Amino acid sequence: MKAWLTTLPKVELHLHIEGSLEPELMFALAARNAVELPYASVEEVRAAYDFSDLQSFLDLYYQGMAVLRTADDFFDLAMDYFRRAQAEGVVHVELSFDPQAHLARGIELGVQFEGLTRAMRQAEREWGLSTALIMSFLRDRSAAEAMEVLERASPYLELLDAVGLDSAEQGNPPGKFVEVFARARLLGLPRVAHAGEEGPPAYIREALDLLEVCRIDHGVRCLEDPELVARLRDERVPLTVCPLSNVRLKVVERMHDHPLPRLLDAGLVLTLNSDDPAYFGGGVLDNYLACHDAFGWSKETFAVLAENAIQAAFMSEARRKELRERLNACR
Ligand code: HPA
Ligand SMILES: [Zn+2]
Repeated sequence: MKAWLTTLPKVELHLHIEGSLEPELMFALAARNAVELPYASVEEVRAAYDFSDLQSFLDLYYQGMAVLRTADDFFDLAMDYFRRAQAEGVVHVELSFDPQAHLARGIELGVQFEGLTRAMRQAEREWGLSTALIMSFLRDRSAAEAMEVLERASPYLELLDAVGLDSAEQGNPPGKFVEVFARARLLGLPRVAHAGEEGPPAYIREALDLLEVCRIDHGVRCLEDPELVARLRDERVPLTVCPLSNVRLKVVERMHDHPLPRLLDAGLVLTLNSDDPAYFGGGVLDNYLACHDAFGWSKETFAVLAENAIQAAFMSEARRKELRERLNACR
């Protein structure tokens, strides 16, 4: 099954590129930029990744990304991930990034965009990997600041495929960003948002009704609201589920308790993703494999999930058709 899951053309829709920073690269960039790390070794970093909830992860996630300073750093970060992803059969990556976390450290938007988009172009040339870029707003910061970032990003809008919403969910409902997302809509940008990871089902409703998102990141808590589940099913709203992330952040206790089988039975449009692979114990393939181990799903079930991701992706129709054909050849 592992060989077959590796060859299956997999599309990743939910990846924080800063969350792909492996400890080895963290140390290399810290040395390059003379940034001091509170760890003596790579092993010590990995040992610190023992999270009790989303916030305990976010604290280390924001600390780790402090080694990113130049366009080359962002380039190396993304290339390091793309290399690993394509080697495990990922054919399209939608990477999100958190500009506010870098602006707060004095790293200009131009630096971030230059490094990331240079890596995206190179990955396409080198491996035929297609990519899309999602600029995420930090929901635990103000809506005014998010609006300012959106305005400052105006020279780079051509490089963006969508905007998103991430960081600490509880107490920061999607409705807080209604004006920012309305502005993004006016600018012609598709919208996605994290909702229903730690937050209640009402946040998923708000993301749909107030932010007019086309996908929900996580969304696993929808099961607490049967009417919402019916709506997500009827409107075919894709959920970008990240099972290993949910275990590591204690959204669920163990893989065997994960609601994925119930979400699948409910007829929802599900996709499997890695979220923050350097922190949560693996990439896209590992997430597929963990589902295989826990739920014993058939090849056809994985093919349906991979097909859902192709359908939900920001990609050209020509690329979608090509990937569908490659997927069907695996069936
Ligand atoms: O899993 C996550 N949830 C919310 N915000 C995030 N930012 C990086 N990863 C995450
Ligand atoms: Zn996420």
